[in-house]
Amino acid sequence: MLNVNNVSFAYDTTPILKNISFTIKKGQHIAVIGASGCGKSTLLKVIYGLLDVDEGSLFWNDTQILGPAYNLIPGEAYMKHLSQGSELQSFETVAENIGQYLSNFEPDLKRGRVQELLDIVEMTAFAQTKVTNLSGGQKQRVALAKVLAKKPELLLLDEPFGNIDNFRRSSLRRNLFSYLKRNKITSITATHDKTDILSFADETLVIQEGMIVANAKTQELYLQPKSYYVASLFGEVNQLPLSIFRPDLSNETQLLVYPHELLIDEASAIKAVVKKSHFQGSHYLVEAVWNEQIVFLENKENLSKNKEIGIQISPEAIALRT
Ligand SMILES: Nc1ncnc2c1ncn2[C@@H]1O[C@H](COP(=O)(O)OP(=O)(O)OP(=O)(O)O)[C@@H](O)[C@H]1O
Repeated sequence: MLNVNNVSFAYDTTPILKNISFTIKKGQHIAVIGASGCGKSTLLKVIYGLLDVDEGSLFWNDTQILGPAYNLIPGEAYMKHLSQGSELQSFETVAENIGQYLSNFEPDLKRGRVQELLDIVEMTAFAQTKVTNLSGGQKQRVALAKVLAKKPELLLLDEPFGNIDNFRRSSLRRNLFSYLKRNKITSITATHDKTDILSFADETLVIQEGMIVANAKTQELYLQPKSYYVASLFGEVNQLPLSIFRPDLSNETQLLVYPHELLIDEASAIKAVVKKSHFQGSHYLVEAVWNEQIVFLENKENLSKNKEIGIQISPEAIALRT
């Protein structure tokens, strides 16, 4: 179990992490999300022991995690950290890199393990290629295999699929997280990608300006976001007064509504004017103006500029948010 107790950290005088506390159970997958610069990477570095905290403490089971003031070489064997700049030996092959820290005493065992890791990151075809000849995304996949090689107990992933194309990303993500679940490896993933969050994180921590502003089961967080900031990390979101949909409940409540939860209903008295329809593949994201406010909704067809539409909220969304 990871225990983070009241941790605060500053690189200089500006506080970056403020009173951060949370726990993670063995085998759980946690996503850390938040606006750029909110402190996600810093939090992972603190957990890995790359930085000395100003206040608070961190424990992995009964072992305290200490920074460079106490440990000259950061990172214990039970923990691995993957970041964009993770190191690879450029002039060695992919297989040599992945097997670098594996024991040479049992060559067959080592070969089998390297093969398993090559499969997980879908790099078998490149086993004998020198790392220097790989693309950025391929290097990232090798770095991922390398941190998995010795089965860490705790894996810290900083934007792990950052420069991997969409085509590979989905299968790699599925391979990786099912491998981690099978092997009960705990993971913390700092990410901007809503698919990383929604499909693979058991729980999600939301950071805003160095503070945890939400910590909940991922589905709960998405379906019942506590603030506009939280909802907006999953994509476009509308903030609309409940009273326009339910005049009978004439209170001041503001509803957070995702675009797919708004419906076009010509009978509705809530009229908006289309500004633009953005093609998204399976649908259009329609940008419209209601009461001088931009609202986003989804629609199967392209709607022309200046068309007047009636909008309504889906019954599921109203049930969830009221
Ligand atoms: N080595 C450093 N020295 C001083 N300030 C730093 C250092 N590294 C990061 N910062 C600052 O700390 C803050 C948090 O940075 P961090 O990289 O943790 O954010 P992040 O949430 O991971 O951002 P992003 O999503 O853009 O990667 C930022 O304001 C950043 O400028």
